[in-house]
Amino acid sequence: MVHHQNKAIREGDNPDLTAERVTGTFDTHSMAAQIYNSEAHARRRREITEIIAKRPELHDTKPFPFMTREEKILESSRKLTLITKHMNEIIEPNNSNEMFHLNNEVLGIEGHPMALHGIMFIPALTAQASEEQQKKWLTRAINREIVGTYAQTELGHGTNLQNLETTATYDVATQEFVLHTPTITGLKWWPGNLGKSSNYAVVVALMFIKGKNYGPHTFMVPLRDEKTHQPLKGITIGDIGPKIAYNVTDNGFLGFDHYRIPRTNLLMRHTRVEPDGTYVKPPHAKINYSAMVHVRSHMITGQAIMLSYALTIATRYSSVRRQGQIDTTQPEVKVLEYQTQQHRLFPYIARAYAFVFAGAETVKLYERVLEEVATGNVSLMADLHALTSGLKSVVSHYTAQGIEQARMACGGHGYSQASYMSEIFGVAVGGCTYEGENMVMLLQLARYLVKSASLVKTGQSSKLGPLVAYLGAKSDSTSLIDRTPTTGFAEYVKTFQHIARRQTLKAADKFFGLMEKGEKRPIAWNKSSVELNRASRLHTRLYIVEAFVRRVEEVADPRLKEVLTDLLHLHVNYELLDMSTYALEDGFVSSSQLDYVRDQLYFYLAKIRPNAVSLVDSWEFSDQELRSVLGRRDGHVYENLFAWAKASPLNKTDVLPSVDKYLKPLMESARASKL
Ligand SMILES: CCCCCCCCCCCCCCCCCCCCCCCC(=O)SCCNC(=O)CCNC(=O)[C@H](O)C(C)(C)COP(=O)(O)OP(=O)(O)OC[C@H]1O[C@@H](n2cnc3c(N)ncnc32)[C@H](O)[C@@H]1OP(=O)(O)O
Ligand SMILES: Cc1cc2nc3c(=O)[nH]c(=O)nc-3n(C[C@H](O)[C@H](O)[C@H](O)COP(=O)(O)OP(=O)(O)OC[C@H]3O[C@@H](n4cnc5c(N)ncnc54)[C@H](O)[C@@H]3O)c2cc1C
Repeated sequence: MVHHQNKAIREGDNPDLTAERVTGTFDTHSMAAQIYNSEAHARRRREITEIIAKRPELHDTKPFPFMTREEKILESSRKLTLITKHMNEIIEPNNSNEMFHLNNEVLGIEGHPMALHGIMFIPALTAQASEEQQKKWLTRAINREIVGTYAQTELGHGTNLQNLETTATYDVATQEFVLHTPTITGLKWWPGNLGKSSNYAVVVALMFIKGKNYGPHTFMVPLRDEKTHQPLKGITIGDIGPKIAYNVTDNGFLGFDHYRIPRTNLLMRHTRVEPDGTYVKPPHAKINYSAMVHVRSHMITGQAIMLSYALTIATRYSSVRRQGQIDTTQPEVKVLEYQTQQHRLFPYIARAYAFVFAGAETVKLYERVLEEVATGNVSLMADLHALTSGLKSVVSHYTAQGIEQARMACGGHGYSQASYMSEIFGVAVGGCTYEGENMVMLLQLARYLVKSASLVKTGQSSKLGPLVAYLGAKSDSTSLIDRTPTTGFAEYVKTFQHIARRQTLKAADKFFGLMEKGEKRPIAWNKSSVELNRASRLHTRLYIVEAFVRRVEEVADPRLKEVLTDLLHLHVNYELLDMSTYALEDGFVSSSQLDYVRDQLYFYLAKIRPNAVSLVDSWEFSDQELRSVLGRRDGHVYENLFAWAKASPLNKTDVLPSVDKYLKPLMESARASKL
């Protein structure tokens, strides 16, 4: 038996797809170890996939697009119950990476009744509950004796947390907090799994003690009777209705009518309220925002995965779809031969790799900050907040764009739900909004950049942190791309640094200049905000390039290093062309240098072409996880599209009741009127 570098090859597959896999120059298992940041985890993912493949009770009973929302929730609850029961046979206990993979395989991306329980409820209790509170609630939450969510956003306010309307007023006499929703706009609105599934929530409310507003604080709140699941007295609760996607999750609304909870339900790891109402403030004002930072840190990887779902589907399909000729004397070509198709897909393949490498660094920093904060050291919180605010915005934005490009690259069949592209897009694009609307989060990063710019302008560059140290460096007068005999990544990084530095200092100048002219700070900020957000994007894109360079430098396997270097070349050239306005406007890069960049881009599109399928196969998504007829590993697309269409509920009968009831009489009366 021949051992191929691409481990997805099987006998009986579509020969066009096999031919693509045979040309792959690197071992896809080794590449998976790069993607998932560890050989052990990549292997465990495969093992989990194999276990699931052998257990039909964990498979979808029919394609999701053929189910109603109610059916999907029922089906998802069935599978959730099974995986909970058999968890220890499938994954290592408490291994969140393995749990994440198990979820994606069995439950998929449309959510499930305990999605927010794992993503936010447990992280909020872990980071914000005192040890005593953890003994009471965390163990029960981990054992799934209770199901919880994170209820912060309201009908009227999601971004501006200081103006939430839900209040938690301390009653010294009874040592209770009274939760109250004063208006319709104060209803909690959006929290995942609040609508129907959760019986507890970590609720964010403005805390009032003796008439003083202490701002948003987090409280552990029982919502439903643990036995009957009926809403408790004083609670109004329900589902907010269908969304663009993610409909297996019951995002909900919640109102409180003077609802009382004990004082000790305020999460008190960092903040305390004593029985007499004395407030003990936390070591950092935003320490209770930790559950949001948790999701922002992890969603970089989550977004990269969803982008790669779409790219896997489109790249495989483009290798089996033949349409038109390039050389008219030759047969029809795979659509992947077209340079336009490569240009549509390959730069996003490079971005997906770049995002997952940046995501791994972010999680590492997050874990470090979590440990430090637990010991009272909050010094890195601002850096983590700035980094994750920028990354969640930039990565979710390009992920959504990339998925849409991948859908269009599949032509008409991309528009069918058989491709699963619309759901992948719908779930991923939610990431542009949840955990902080992208513009708002870019502005959070901009605050950090403006402070850094001010250090540069006042001669204090030595105080700049490592993420922004480049702001204090001096630029070359022009870019050295194509001006040195061996243009390498260093010239590109210096060019991106120049672009980000110039934009940051320019935007900061605009802001400070407006204030010098007498504008109040918030007005000056608003008038500079488009320029400030441009700086935030450029800074974040620089970070992503640097994370990619760092990873490629670490790779030892020469075959992997070569293909990752090709991808990095593609990435830096594509990025530079995409931001060429910034590079050209001060003459740092000339138009002849951009011609070189363009040539390099086309060169690397062609160089990557034989590895394209192996690059997407390396993500090692099973068919069950992808849920796409177009993206099937075996490439047998057409016969399965036909089978999929035949299984459509509309095809259960030849004549629909609507035809009997309306169309037939309509046609009959039209015919009769002609007589
Ligand atoms: C392996 C584990 C797996 C886990 C996976 C999880 C990822 C899932 C992805 C997986 C993909 C798979 C497919 C399925 C995907 C579907 C998942 C769906 C999950 C949905 C969950 C969504 C949940 C939510 O949306 S919860 C609600 C989120 N809401 C927000 O984000 C609100 C945004 N607003 C804010 O954050 C604030 O209001 C803010 C920051 C804009 C302003 O805050 P505030 O008014 O209090 O601040 P100011 O007084 O203005 O002061 C600003 C000042 O504070 C600093 N600061 C702010 N925040 C922080 C912070 N967090 N840390 C440190 N510092 C902070 C800020 O920098 C300013 O400082 P200055 O010095 O003054 O500049
Ligand atoms: C799929 C999904 C799941 C969610 N899950 C949860 C959950 O589990 N728990 C929870 O509590 N919430 C959840 N949310 C809510 C989510 O966190 C908020 O919708 C999000 O934070 C955005 O807030 P908003 O809706 O108030 O947007 P808005 O702030 O109303 O945004 C509207 C527009 O105003 C702009 N804008 C607002 N403020 C500013 C500003 N200061 N400067 C410049 N522009 C501004 C925005 O950029 C945007 O263009 C979820 C949302 C979605 C879509």
